[in-house]
Amino acid sequence: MTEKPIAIAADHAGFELKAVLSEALEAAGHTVLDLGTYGPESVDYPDFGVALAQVVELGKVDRGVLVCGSGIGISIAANRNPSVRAALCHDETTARLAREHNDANVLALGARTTGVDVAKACLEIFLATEFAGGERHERRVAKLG
Ligand SMILES: O=C(CO)[C@H](O)[C@H](O)[C@H](O)COP(=O)(O)O
Repeated sequence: MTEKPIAIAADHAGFELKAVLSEALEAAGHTVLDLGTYGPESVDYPDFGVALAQVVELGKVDRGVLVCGSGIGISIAANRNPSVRAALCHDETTARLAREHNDANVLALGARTTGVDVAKACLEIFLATEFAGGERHERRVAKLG
């Protein structure tokens, strides 16, 4: 478990799932850095993906969670920051592989595509899984920049 807070951010489509995941994180003993959005009003997902990427870049957090309707737009936004490796995951296998093979530091989820229980399971395994390391994975992750 990381000592630093875990950052979380969402657009309006991910707002409700963000609340559920924040609660789950706190129940598991994590401190949550909630970067919004804080209500259901329509907002623009890039603003929140970029905000989360900035706290990763600054070293305020080691792990982040992003939620929008599909998880696509907000992960694209975050991944424009070279400090971020955001992985859009749909199940426990992709969440585990995102850590083991890609050393992803941000989990992206789609609130309109992924059920609450699966999203919670993805989050749990994402946080519990270490990067597998090894020459091939390290070489490939290094090539990501
Ligand atoms: O970025 C997305 C799609 O790739 C997200 O799903 C957004 O949440 C979605 O586009 C928001 O759509 P809305 O019609 O404005 O609610």
